[in-house]
Amino acid sequence: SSSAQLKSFVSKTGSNVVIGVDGGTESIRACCFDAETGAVVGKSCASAYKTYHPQPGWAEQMPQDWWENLGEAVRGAVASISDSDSNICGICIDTTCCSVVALDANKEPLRPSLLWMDARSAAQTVEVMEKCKGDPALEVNSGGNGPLSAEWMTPKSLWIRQNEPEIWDKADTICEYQDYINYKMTGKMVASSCNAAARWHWDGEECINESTEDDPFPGRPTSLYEKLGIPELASKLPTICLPMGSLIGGLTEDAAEHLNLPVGLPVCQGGPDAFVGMIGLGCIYPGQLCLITGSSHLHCVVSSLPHRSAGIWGAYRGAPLPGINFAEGGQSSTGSIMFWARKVLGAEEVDYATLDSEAEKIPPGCEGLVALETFQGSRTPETDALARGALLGLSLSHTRAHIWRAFMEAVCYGTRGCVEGLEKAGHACEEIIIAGGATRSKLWLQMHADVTGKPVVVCENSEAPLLGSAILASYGVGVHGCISDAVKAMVRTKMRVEPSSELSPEYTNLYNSIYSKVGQCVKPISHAIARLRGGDSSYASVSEIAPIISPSLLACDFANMKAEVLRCVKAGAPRLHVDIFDSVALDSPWAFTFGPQMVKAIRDCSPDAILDLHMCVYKPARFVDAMKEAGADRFIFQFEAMADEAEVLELAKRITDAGMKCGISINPATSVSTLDSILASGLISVVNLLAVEPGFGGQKFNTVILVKLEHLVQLRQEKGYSFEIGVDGGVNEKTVPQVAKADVLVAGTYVFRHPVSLSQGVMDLSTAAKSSTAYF
Ligand SMILES: O=C(CO)[C@H](O)[C@H](O)COP(=O)(O)O
Repeated sequence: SSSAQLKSFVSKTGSNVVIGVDGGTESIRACCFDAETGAVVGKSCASAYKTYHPQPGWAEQMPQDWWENLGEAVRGAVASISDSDSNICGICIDTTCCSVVALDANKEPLRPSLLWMDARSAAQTVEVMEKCKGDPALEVNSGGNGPLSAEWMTPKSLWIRQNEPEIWDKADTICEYQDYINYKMTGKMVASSCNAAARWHWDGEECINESTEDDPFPGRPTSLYEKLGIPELASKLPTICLPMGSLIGGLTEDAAEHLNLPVGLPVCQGGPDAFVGMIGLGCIYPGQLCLITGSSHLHCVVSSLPHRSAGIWGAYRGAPLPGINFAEGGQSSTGSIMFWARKVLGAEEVDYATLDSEAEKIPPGCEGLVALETFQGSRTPETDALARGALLGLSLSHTRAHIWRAFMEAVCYGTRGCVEGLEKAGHACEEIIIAGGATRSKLWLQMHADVTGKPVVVCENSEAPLLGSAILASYGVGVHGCISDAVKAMVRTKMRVEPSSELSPEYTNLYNSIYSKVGQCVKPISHAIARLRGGDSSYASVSEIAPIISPSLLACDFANMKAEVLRCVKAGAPRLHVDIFDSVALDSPWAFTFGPQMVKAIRDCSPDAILDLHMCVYKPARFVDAMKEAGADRFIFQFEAMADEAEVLELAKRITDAGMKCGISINPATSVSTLDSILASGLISVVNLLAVEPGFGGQKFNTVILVKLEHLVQLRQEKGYSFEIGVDGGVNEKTVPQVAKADVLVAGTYVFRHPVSLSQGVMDLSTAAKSSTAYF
């Protein structure tokens, strides 16, 4: 059917209706809209499908169910239209994004779909980052720093290839929910450029071009597929890619019967539910940020330029629509915290409005109470799966209302952090268009405006994805000449909340002086707690901890100690490693470094860092009290300098009694099994594996420690020990991937002599470590 034939479904005289469909995680919903005005002209009808969890972390749905449930929802929505003269002229569907399907040559599903939330491909995300480091296609993941999400198309495809080779071989097509359902309606297999740009590593502007002999796969990341050994993926994925709002084709006879709609009815291209929701909120102009609030907050800012940088996902070129780009930020726990707080405050019988009205009487800053909203880790601007929530400044005068308000404020501060992160990356944000649960609280809406300093806009229609689909259909069939005209005609603003001129500066002050500092201060403690609990994070699909990089001051410029310590602080290094050598334990006059006075001086210029002392000295017990007084946090003694096990245990007890953590450092030649009974004592919090002979920096990394590292990791797991493992010496960009399983990496020469800066050195090591662990 030609474009003209398809558009002929639009009546010149009668009232035209479009069907918007939203294929969500739990169910699929359909609703009819006036194609001119966007007014709802019937009921929204939902039909629920099942999700199967065959293994922990896996989530599957049956593509056949999507089709059956689509029929039920659409038939219900159409039957609910009261005006019998209505002329249905088009349909458009959005779906969950990256619910991946493998189809045979007849386009029949070969296996259940790997639902978007399915985390089985976590190991493949690491493989992609490792094998494809530097590939331009990966820049959309935090400027190339990753991590990559197991939700996305590439790791899921790779999982199928590696784990179900027979399915892979039989698969004529790999696609997703969106493409499968459009195929079932039209008989045409086409991808949506929004899904492809945001989740497939495709270039959203290029991929909509027709393939040519010279460029058979325009905008596709063929070099990425080659590096992964799956070049065939380029031809298994749909070879035609259309932007949202394009006409795909008309309903086939079977589809028309199934949906109870006319044969040939135009089907227009949709895309991911969240990003079609952006269109339903009218968020299509650079400078607009769409804030979807629910149990979490998702921030999508429309940008005129596709800047990319660390801590940001995107910007995705040509998405959601050609000519624009968008970048994402996110907070993992927001509405879920308010739900949780109501429960733990014993206020389940009290409605949210009452809790809000109590909180409204409390001044900004909650009279000294501040909370952190990173209960489930931090997504952006800093990705930290081990971040946790906090409530600081509690006093006996604080009430339920203070706590309620503190959590509301914490979520808004977190939003400000994400917005600032996006702005720093070059994505200006002038107004926030908000949807979801937070719009139900007047107080919270105003607080979002006051804390971020941006106007917050609420739209009339709260079903943004459904309306977004209707807008795309309406444009696709030609009722509106362009998407921005359709948006102008079909999206209506309900209210615009301006930041208060009085409260906004007050919040800026609180944000800068308190909130923005709390996260960094609490971070080492949160990490330690997470580690004690096994490093678990409920939003991380596979959570291994990215090691902390601890600069070793042995490599610094001794004549400028203060400036060197401040360089480490500026680099955000949460720890400093101080080598205390007395030229006796290590028999060399040059292995003679610092005493307690220097430790105190270092402490004075880095009050927040954790100070680890590597004590390679004769009779270390003599130094315990002095080093504690000087400000040390960990006292890591050298095992080979001790006379026997009794001395070791006595010293360990003395260190812990003095209020420091006790660590033990071993030479490359010392085997881990000699520590068995010492570790069983429970007194040891840190095991430092020296990868060089102690005494001097700049030596070559000794790979003998790799087996010892494995051994220690296993031992810790088997026996349920909670000590940290450090690797010390010869750590650089090349050796890091081999020791990324450690908790702390001590690096001197590499970071202090880094050609760009110490910060860059720390960042390089951290990135190299993260990309070699299953971090996200
Ligand atoms: O403990 C050490 C030597 O005993 C140093 O901390 C270690 O060598 C780190 O320095 P570099 O990164 O230069 O190898």
